[in-house]
Amino acid sequence: MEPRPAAPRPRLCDSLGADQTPSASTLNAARAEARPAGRRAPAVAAVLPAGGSGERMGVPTPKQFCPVLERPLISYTLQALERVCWIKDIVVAVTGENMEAMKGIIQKYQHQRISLVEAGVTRHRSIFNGLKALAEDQPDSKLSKPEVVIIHDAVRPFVEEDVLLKVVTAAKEYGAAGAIRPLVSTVISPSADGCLDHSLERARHRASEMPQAFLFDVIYEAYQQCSDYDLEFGTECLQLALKYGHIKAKLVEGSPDLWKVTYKRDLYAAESIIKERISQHICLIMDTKDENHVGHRLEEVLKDELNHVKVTSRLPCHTGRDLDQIVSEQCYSYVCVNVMTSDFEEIRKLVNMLEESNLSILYPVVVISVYFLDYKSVPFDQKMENLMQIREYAKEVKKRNILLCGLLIYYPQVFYPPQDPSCLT
Ligand SMILES: Nc1ccn([C@@H]2O[C@H](COP(=O)(O)OP(=O)(O)OP(=O)(O)O)[C@@H](O)[C@H]2O)c(=O)n1
Ligand SMILES: O=C(CO)[C@H](O)[C@H](O)COP(=O)(O)O
Repeated sequence: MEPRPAAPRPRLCDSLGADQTPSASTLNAARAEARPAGRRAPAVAAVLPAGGSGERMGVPTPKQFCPVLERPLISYTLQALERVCWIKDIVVAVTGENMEAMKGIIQKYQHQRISLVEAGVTRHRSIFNGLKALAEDQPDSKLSKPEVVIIHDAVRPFVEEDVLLKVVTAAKEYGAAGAIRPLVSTVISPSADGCLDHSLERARHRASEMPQAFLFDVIYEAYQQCSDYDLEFGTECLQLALKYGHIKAKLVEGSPDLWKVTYKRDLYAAESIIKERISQHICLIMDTKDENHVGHRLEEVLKDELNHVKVTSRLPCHTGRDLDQIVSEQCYSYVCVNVMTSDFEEIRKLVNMLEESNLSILYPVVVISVYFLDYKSVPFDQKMENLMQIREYAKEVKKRNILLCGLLIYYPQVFYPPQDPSCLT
């Protein structure tokens, strides 16, 4: 069992400040090769502050460790970053008391390229500790200084590669960049007596979100120069780059899903988004190219009936080659149409590949194997006997969180193709 994250101590009682050296423990030495972002590929690392107490969430467990579909929230954010192969190191700032819990999460969900540092008593101090671990002046650090550093909150799980690429590319050009969103509510400034002093024109202002990216030297020097007041009360890294590095950050429009999980209701929203994403991609693996075959009607039916669902078709021989891509797209639903064969070797191959991909560690993967058998050419008893084995196999793979279901469509070829394709659903 993974150690339970400890309820936080009061923020200001936390013992580690910005002036203390964080110790980086590299949990996985495997580093991805940096891939070009823009014309020349900068070395990119990420710092994730994850040392907060989540007071606004109002639950004892810090929100980054709260389960969403039985998996800690931070694990989704790590997965979103590690999917981006050009981010070579991910430094996570965690409080000492949650260090073991964090290591347990990294092991359980097989996160890669993660180093842990001690968090500070404020978000800025946690980020500073992460940057120190990446700076070259750390004698015992296994990390190397990146050209560009991404800063991203551990509690913003839905960050996509495109926005990361945009902020990194802009940071390389401008020195700093950050994601923004239109304001939902108008920002007003109250006076000391609790009355309206003035309000801001909503259309002229933006909400600053994450991710943000910086030339490493710009943000590291800003943190080195900034005051205790900044470290204690500041909430905006872009402001530090402006105040201490005279860098005007480029602002990049982000997606609505970049919001920060803050209140309890946000956990429910996160859960719904994850469920929606999982259910919206079906991979159809078809062992025939015959466009007239009823199997292809199934593809048409799926595409027509589920028009919000992405349906990807593959031939089995392409499955291996394309699986990495399908897996990286988080496809959890597979329909395999078997016309040419009634054995389930192809299904075994697919299940093996899914197991190796570790996709099913996170949620159940559903595989529906559909067999079309022409009763004239195939002796029923013999084929049923073969196919009954799928039951035993399904029991076996269920233990590994793969839900396999066999569907036999035994049809007389004379009626083929069926007039009403809905009989397939
Ligand atoms: N001392 C701190 C405080 C915050 N954070 C991190 O900064 C991110 C954004 O901060 P926020 O949403 O304010 O988190 P909390 O401080 O945990 O929340 P709250 O303000 O409700 O207590 C979170 O990933 C949080 O874990 C951090 O690393 N170290
Ligand atoms: O949205 C942000 C942009 O900088 C930060 O995540 C936010 O300001 C953090 O502040 P706090 O820790 O006070 O919630």
